[in-house]
Amino acid sequence: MSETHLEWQKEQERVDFVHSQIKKKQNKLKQHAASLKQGIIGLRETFWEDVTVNLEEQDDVIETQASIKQQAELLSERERSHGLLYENLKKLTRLEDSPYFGRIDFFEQNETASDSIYIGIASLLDEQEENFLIYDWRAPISSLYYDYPPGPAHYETMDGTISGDLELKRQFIIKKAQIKGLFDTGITIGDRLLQEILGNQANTKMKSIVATIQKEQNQIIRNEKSKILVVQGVAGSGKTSAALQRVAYLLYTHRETLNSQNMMLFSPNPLFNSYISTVLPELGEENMKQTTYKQFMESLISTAFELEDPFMQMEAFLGGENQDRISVIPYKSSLEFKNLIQIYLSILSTNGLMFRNIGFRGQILISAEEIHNYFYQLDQQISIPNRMRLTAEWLLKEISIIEKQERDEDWVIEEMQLLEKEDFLEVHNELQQKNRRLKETFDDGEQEERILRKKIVQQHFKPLKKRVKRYGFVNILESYLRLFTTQDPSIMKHQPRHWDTVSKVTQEALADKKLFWEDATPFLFFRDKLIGRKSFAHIRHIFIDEFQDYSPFQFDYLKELFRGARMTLLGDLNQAIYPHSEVSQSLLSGKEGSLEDEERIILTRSYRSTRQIVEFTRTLVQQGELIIPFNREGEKPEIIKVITKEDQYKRIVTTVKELISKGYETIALICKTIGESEEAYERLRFSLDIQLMNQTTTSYSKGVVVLPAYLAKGIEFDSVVIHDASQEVYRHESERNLFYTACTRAMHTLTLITVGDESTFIKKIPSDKYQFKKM
Ligand SMILES: Nc1ncnc2c1ncn2[C@@H]1O[C@H](COP(=O)(O)OP(=O)(O)OP(=O)(O)O)[C@@H](O)[C@H]1O
Repeated sequence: MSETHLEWQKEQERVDFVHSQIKKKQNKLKQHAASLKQGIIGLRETFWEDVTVNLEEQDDVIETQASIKQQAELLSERERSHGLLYENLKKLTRLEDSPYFGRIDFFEQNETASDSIYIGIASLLDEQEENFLIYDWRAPISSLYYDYPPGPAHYETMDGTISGDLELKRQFIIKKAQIKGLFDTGITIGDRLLQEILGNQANTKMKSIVATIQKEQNQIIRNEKSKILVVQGVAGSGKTSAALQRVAYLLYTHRETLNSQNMMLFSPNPLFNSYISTVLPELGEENMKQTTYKQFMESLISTAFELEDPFMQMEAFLGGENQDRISVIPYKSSLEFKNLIQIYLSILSTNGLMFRNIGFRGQILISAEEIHNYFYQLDQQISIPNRMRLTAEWLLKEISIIEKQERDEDWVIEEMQLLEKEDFLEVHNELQQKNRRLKETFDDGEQEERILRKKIVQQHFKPLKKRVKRYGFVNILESYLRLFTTQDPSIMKHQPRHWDTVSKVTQEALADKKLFWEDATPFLFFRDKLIGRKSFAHIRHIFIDEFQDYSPFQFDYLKELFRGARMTLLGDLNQAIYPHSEVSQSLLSGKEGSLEDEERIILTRSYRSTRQIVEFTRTLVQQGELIIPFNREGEKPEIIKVITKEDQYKRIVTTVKELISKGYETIALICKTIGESEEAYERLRFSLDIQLMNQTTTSYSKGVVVLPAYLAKGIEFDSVVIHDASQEVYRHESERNLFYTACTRAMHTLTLITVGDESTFIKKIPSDKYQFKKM
């Protein structure tokens, strides 16, 4: 038997042993869980039998309470144990099929022999609970596996650095407890395994990458130093994957103090949420809170406003509509505008805020002017939100006084006549009980009327008070709009050149309570500065994926809201597709002086696509030569030139059918806009089994989908067909990144159909990077 065979056999014996241990533990736990469950059921059934209930005397009541508490604690303790057992069983089920994926032999300095460390998705102790049969991939020692080739190596622990020599680094593919592959690897973690994994079909759900995390990705996952971690990574470099493994790592490493509710992920669209939803549960962790920036804005903004969807902004941009509006988006997204609002706020601190009258039954109870005067007589050193709070308190007191006076008004009698019999009865009973308790007898009729008057007035004043508590007495919108008309010199000094357009566009939209996407953040920022903001103190880690799509204003706003949280920002400058992109690039590009506590990591290797696809797509962007393809072979991208729309759709049908026959399971027909996608869907739905995806789509299944490029962000497909890559469709420089994003969604094949002349983006690509066909 060769040495390799012998090794293989020895390793299989160990897998068999570990597998038998898992089975044993499972059986033990199942028995234990069954008896615990029985105990819990029994305890629930006999709960009251074991509690001494006596309510005669005060002492007895206290004793009874203590007895119930004790019994409830016993029950909840048992339930907790059952929960833990259940978690453990789930962990064992995850390990059963494939207990580990890696092994390192580490000779620690000052020790006499090396240790073999087996690494898997969770840890497992032997029967005596003494030695680790499997180490969790997140344990400190496991970082050796990801960070070093065989040779000198070290890792960090709570007690300091441990150094030594890495003697062996081995990878396994284990399925159904049988070793299917075994490789000893060098610098990177097994190209062979990665080749195999990346060669697989794309999935509609993202997969975990723990077995093949690369060294540079591990830097992101285990980063503990910086408050803000910025990752600029090329398309397909594993930014999202690394972010999710980072969540799992943090939850494990800080499990005593951190849970999934303390983390929040901002993702690019609702579809993406479902795309990544299985990764963390696969690793035995709960999903963190997930949202899109749009959903988040919606949760903060009053429903009185109609908030535009960012994708509609994108459509307006791509469709070349409302040029005035588009031209001012970069300014509204910038920190200059934020600064202008701040100057305006400092003016409002001394004068100019707009208030609303507080009216009741057609009469003004407290006028806007009175409120204005009250607000501005308060100490100006106190912040605006605090003065608002004091004003609200004052208003509530004033309203209470008026409320009492109102009880004697005639309208109350009129209201009383409209009451139902039940209302009178209720008041009557209430009064009877009260009088019985107080052993008093009064004239019931008079008292009843008093109570009824009080109740009626209370009911009518309730919405008024509620409005005051919600700061409805401040006219936030009018106050904001005044920014666009004020002649205050300190504002005028800071206005940009095209202020007239900014002013006109904003006033028109806001007059209809329409919040354009670019207006949402500035308006919310302004509102917060007047009435205070919601607290997110419990959020300790923020992850922002597709960070390049956030404007400086949006990011600053998030930074203020989540002041206490650490941030992981992941993006790619080449995929910046929004109209504000020109002002959004500084953090990722690192051009602006780096922020305090900020660390930048750059990922240049692309894992998603074949070498041929990366070599094609990287020529589309600046400094594309820095993008390194992972060595996986495939066909060169294909460009098919047709003349008519009829030919275009004929060609799409034959291409897609060919791809299906070759076994590709997820195929995307990517268009530029939703309009183009809808047209394609209508044309194709009788010839192909095809799904249309729009901004409300939250999940998709395998097969053929048609969608606009901006919705394909972050996800991937076996095959991508570009619906129309002609000069007619992709002609503006501002569409280059969108085109690049679309093409980089392909894992295995990329086909570009062009109706007429191909886009100049393609013309500049060397012809040896693709195959060209003319029809
Ligand atoms: N270390 C790895 N091991 C296995 N697969 C990996 C690894 N890194 C990345 N991948 C795979 O590469 C593909 C791209 O990863 P991911 O979507 O995380 O990249 P991204 O940088 O977020 O991409 P984009 O910016 O283009 O959306 C995924 O299929 C992912 O599973």
